[in-house]
Amino acid sequence: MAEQMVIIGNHEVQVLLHYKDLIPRLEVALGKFSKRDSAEIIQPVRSTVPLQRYNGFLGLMPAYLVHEDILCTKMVCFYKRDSGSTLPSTQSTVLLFDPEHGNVKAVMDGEVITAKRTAAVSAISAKLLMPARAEVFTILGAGQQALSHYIVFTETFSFKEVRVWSRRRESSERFAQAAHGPVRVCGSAEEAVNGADVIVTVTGASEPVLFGQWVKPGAHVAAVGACRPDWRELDDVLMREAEVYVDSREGAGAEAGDVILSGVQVYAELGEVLNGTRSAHREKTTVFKSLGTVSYFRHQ
Ligand SMILES: NC(=O)C1=CN([C@@H]2O[C@H](COP(=O)(O)OP(=O)(O)OC[C@H]3O[C@@H](n4cnc5c(N)ncnc54)[C@H](O)[C@@H]3O)[C@@H](O)[C@H]2O)C=CC1
Ligand SMILES: O=C(O)C1=NCCCC1
Repeated sequence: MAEQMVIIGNHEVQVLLHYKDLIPRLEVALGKFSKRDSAEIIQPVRSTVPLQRYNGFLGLMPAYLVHEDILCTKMVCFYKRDSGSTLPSTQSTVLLFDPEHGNVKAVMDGEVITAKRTAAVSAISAKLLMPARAEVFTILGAGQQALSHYIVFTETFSFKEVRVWSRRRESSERFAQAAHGPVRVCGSAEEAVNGADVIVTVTGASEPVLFGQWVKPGAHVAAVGACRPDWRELDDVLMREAEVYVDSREGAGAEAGDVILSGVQVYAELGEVLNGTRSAHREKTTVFKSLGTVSYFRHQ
């Protein structure tokens, strides 16, 4: 008889999911993914259903880890929200299946999973690609991802200064209060980025908010928003000056406006760097374009 299905809510995920476990697991998963061995991982590019009436999309993200026998699907709705909207911009659920019988074993709230997984992968990109003595960390955007990125980056690295900019100053100030650590609230994106060694873009923008002429040579940028082929967070100057890393080459070719519209070549997947088949050039200006592919994890 099939096991009873369990429902794992947000609070429980928050208690169970820790960056110290998540980061090494995601490094292994990214490496396996980049081997493109269907005997190890099957994870097609996400299918996306437009929700035109609501300015949003439903993304379906199935994955099967063959050896671990983990079959799961994340379903994520994400929206372009007007400034001042109080509706959530991302909502997701993760289903875990019994791969043999096909029944659902667990339904998990995806909010914390999405916040932590995405930030953990950006932290992996920074570990591999940020300059050797990174002192200034800037976050553009002040929402949910901004907070999870703040937490994992300040836990993992030692910065001398953390800065935030958002299109609404009140959001940046709210963020700075929630951050439980010193954060400089900046009046413009340019001010926030000036001299920064590590920059995370976590905005809902569909036009560039980060411009190459502002970015210090050798800085590392983790670009997390703009997950549609016609959306941008970064301008062409930055994309062309930087060496570009992604989570999935196929995903970037299908969904990353910053890659597609700038016409740049992707240099490597993070998994290729982790596997040692491509080098990490931390002395160069680097961009990691995140789209959110690998979403599986077994709690021990
Ligand atoms: N790459 C990935 O794996 C993932 C990407 N995302 C994307 O990351 C971005 C941030 O997500 P959340 O923090 O959950 O969203 P959120 O709605 O909580 O925060 C978005 C922030 O961006 C700002 N913003 C919105 N439009 C802007 C614009 N035109 N210019 C400048 N700032 C703008 C908002 O004021 C807010 O501070 C979204 O684009 C979301 O789709 C979210 C989850 C995973
Ligand atoms: O959870 C993910 O993965 C997402 N990717 C793209 C935009 C929203 C969420």
